[in-house]
Amino acid sequence: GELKQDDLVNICELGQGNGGVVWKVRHKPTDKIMARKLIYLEVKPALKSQIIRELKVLHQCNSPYIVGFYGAFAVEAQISICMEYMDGGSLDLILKKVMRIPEHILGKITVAVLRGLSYLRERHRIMHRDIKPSNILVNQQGEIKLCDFGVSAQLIDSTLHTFIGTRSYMSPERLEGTHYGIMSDIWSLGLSLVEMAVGRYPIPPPSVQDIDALFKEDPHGCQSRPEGFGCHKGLAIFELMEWIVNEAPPGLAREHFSSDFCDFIDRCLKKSTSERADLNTLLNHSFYRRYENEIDNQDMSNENKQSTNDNDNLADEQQRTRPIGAVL
Ligand SMILES: O=C(NOCCO)c1ccn2cncc2c1Nc1ccc(C2CC2)cc1F
Ligand SMILES: [Mg+2]
Repeated sequence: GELKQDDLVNICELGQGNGGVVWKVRHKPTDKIMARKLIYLEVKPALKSQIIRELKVLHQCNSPYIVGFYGAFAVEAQISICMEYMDGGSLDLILKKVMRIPEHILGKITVAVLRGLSYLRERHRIMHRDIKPSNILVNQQGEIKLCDFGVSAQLIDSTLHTFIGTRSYMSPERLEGTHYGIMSDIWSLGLSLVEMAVGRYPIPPPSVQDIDALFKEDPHGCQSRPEGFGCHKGLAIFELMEWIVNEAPPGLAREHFSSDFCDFIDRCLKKSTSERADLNTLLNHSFYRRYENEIDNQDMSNENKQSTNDNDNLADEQQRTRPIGAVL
């Protein structure tokens, strides 16, 4: 049935994004735990009901790589979007904890994101528009799913002037204001993967010394970052955007990452969309191919887990196939 405010009880706050706050809530009638995102919007009632109507399309968004949707409603100037609670959190928070995410896990993340983008494009004819680590969520079953994609055109329009983040994952063509599309999501994926591989937002690119320092004393990225590394005084947002448009794109240091991964990143971060790899090219890339089967086993084993109630093998099985859980 329809979700309504009085049926939701706040448990704790999960985070504040630009323009939205997310609460962990319990839905009393079903006792279900959900994540409730509240977006403050001062728009005319007609636009608000259009947004709610457009968000209801999310009931048809069913994919292992897309965060589940329970319902949306408006109370005064707040739009509420109730979705699946992902108990592993978002990759930006995981990155803060683990410093760097190992390549084999970035491979699984890549498979999930490319499959999520394909699903959104093939079945709903939409691009994501906001691919970045904080919009890729994981759970303790090791599932990796996308959220905060542009399903409601009116919500996008109504928030264009508000959601300005501190760092930009936007592609050069989007920053230049020219027409952009799915290829812009590919750029954002590439930039997000470099950030997660190296452990910091990759623009301006860290120096060779920074990178060597990172990998020399702690190849597994367990210790704290070298002092000059993490607190690198970032560029102001406009300087950052200028850098993305005018300077060479970032890449990965070949001595620290596989050539497949380096090549995959180079193809995602071509500044010109005509040179950048498209979704289908990436779905055939050796880096994707190397990890696509692993995630399938994981999905199947999760389904098997639902059917078997033998907890022992469940526990140790999850331990083996739960990549992000192991990282947490
Ligand atoms: O939340 C957002 N940006 O985050 C910035 C505010 O923290 C945005 C933006 C534009 N949008 C246009 N339509 C929807 C959204 C949308 N939210 C959203 C989208 C999909 C889901 C799926 C159920 C998983 C959940 C969502 F909350
Ligand atoms: Mg978000």
